[in-house]
Amino acid sequence: MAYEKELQVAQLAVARAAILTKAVFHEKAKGTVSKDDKSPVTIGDFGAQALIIAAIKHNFPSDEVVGEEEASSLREQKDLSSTIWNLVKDVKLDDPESDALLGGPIRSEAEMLDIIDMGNSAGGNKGRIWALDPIDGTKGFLRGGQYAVCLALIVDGDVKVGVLGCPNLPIDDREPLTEDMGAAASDAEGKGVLFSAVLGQGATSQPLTRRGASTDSTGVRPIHVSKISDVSEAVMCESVEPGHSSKGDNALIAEKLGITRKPVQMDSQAKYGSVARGAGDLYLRLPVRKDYIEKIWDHAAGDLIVREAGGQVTDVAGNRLNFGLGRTLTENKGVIAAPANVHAQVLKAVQEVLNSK
Ligand SMILES: Nc1ncnc2c1ncn2[C@@H]1O[C@H](COP(=O)(O)O)[C@@H](O)[C@H]1OP(=O)(O)O
Ligand SMILES: [Mg+2]
Repeated sequence: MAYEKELQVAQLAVARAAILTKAVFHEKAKGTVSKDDKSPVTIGDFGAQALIIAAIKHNFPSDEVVGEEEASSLREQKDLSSTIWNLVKDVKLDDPESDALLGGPIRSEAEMLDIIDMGNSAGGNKGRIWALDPIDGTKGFLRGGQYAVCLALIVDGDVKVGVLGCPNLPIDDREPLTEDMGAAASDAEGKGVLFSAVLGQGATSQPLTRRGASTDSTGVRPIHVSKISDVSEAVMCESVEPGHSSKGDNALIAEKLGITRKPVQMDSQAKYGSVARGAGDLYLRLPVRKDYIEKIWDHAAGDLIVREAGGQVTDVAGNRLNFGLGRTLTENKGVIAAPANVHAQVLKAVQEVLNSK
């Protein structure tokens, strides 16, 4: 199977980084990381980026990485850097064989900073480029709600492998979304899912934890978008943050489509995962600010996972997202993700609402 090793490395790297983010969250809860609201995000973000890039570079040394973070600010904040290092150096998967596949521990704090800076690729439509968002949905992460560790492999501009680790989504694909999905999730059993897709090979979900060589085949399920035929019954997913996606436009589109259910709000690419597994039906992201350009790491994995699960993903003009133009989606505005059979109908409603403004 094509991209088997890439998929395995991406899944394990995301799972290991997710363990770190959870450790940071628990430290925050205990008050031992910092009382400053933002620092848990910084610690989790940089730490997860270091762990994931280390795994990529160990297995595919000449691949490039487009990572959200770079370490220059961290080099000037010695205390923060050493806090991150103290967490990063101890993070392990629960199975040594899988850890070994990722290349074992990073050797020093200095090496960790250098690895973080390897996420500086300019992107583009040539060669093998990984797009990495170590913590997507930082507000959700701080709240104890939805966030995602996101990794995708783009080859010659086309997404080939996508993995999303969603520590606070239910494991069960059939668990319905609730309106308060984006609020604090309990840390109870039954949470934490890993979505994956390889181009042409379909999409899957599996429990995020207890992954390893010995348990590799357990719990992997194919996922599909919902079989909705009457779009008025759709469950729509949207951002929590009003600045990221227009709630007003979404409401008008819902009205046009006859949708009466309240949208489900959650942060991060967990929305793509929820649509891919059929828990939600639609994901709409309509621009609030005309000048905002979406970043490739915020969409690459989710785009492939939804398409491989039987969905279509376009911008508001109906074009596919173009990941081969650099670090940003310069040619696209907004996102519409929906099951293939209703996408055209949703797109039409989106365009009618936008054109009437
Ligand atoms: N004005 C904006 N419009 C759309 N997305 C934005 C905007 N500002 C920030 N974002 C990005 O939205 C993503 C989260 O989306 P969601 O609301 O779906 O959770 C973040 O990666 C964030 O990027 P950044 O991390 O650079 O601020
Ligand atoms: Mg993001």
